[in-house]
Amino acid sequence: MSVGVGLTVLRQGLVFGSTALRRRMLVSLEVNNKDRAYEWFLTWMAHQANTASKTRRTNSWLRSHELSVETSVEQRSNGSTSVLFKLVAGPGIHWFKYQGAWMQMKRERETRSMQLMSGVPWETVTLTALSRDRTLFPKLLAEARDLAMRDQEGKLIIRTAWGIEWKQFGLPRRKRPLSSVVFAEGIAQKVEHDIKAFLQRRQWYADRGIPYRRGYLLHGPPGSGKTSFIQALAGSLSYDICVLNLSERGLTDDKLNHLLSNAPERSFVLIEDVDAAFNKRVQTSEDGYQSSVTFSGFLNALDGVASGEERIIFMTTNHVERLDPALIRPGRVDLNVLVDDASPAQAKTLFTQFYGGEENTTNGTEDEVTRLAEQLHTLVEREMQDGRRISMAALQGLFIRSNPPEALKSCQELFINKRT
Ligand SMILES: Nc1ncnc2c1ncn2[C@@H]1O[C@H](COP(=O)(O)OP(=O)(O)OP(=O)(O)O)[C@@H](O)[C@H]1O
Repeated sequence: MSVGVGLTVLRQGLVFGSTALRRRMLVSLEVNNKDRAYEWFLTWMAHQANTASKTRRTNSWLRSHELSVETSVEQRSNGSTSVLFKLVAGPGIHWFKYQGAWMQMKRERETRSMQLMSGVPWETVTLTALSRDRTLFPKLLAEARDLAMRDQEGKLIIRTAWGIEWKQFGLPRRKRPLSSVVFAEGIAQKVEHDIKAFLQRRQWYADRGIPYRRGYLLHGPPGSGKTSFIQALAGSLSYDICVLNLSERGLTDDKLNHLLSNAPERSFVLIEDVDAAFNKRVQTSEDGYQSSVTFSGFLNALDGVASGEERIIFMTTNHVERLDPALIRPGRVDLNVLVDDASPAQAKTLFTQFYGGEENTTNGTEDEVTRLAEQLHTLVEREMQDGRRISMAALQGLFIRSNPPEALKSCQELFINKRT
């Protein structure tokens, strides 16, 4: 009997001891894929493995047998693309060392249930550190976040709607300089000035109980630079862009409302071709599909519930006259600007930006470029008086494939063709 009692005491002692040891020596942290830290952490791990294999360190988790691949397409500055593979820790258990402490990483995927709206399986990563230092996790996560931010520095992130969530679309893109989008005099400055003033007045809005949001409508013919300008402006203010397609299948009033109310911070919501979405208040796509977003639902979503959250919406259209007055009333659209076809001055500036500058020695002398730019100015001016216009996108197309004299000649031919 005493042996039995002794064994029971011993067993309980062991259980108690191991629990106490686990409490004192192990710290655990759970991160699920709803949290932004989840992606950051996996990327951080992939980065660790990369540097470990380069320096031939032995504790790389890459020796583990459960790997996953994440494929992405990167666009280079010359327009070509390359496909990149990133090896990340797959579902299973992995070990690695961080600041001298061993860590266990357990990645689990829930295969039976999916996230309701996006259809992505739930995933969790549980990190267990063999250490009493509770500051290890915050340090690790901060490192992962900084790595992700460094990766995005100087880049523009585009997001699209995935169910009720915003997901990054492609890799971060190089920012486009604002000066590379040439607008008629004063237009770009007007929008830029307005948005900067808005961003400085958060408190002013809060004090008066006015919802802190601003809506912009850029309208004008195709290829005048509306989208390019919005992207360049976002880049210059270090904002991201969330592109919303109102004709998307499965988008309902509720989802739209949720998306607009939950756009990530520091981002513009961009809704292109709003006229196409709500022509005659019913939304129909080319193949006859009728979206379940209603016009009144859209207006409600634009108004949103009164909240202190900042919201900046940009809309574009080629046909402002088709828009319902309810959509463009102040409060929904606060600044309405026309972005037109090329004016003589815009054509000249674009020409000089393309061919001018010391680096463009192959394009003839600076003087010749100036003389040709002046001739282009005169040409566009004369044609404009006769009611013929050319878009900035068309000019860009001509400039990309020719040298300065050829570009001017092609431009003359283009106008001649417009006469017939
Ligand atoms: N004002 C401009 N300055 C410089 N480049 C321009 C300008 N307008 C158009 N472009 C060039 O033309 C192409 C198309 O421009 P963009 O898509 O921004 O036009 P858009 O007005 O948004 O057209 P759409 O109304 O058809 O959507 C881009 O590659 C852009 O570089």
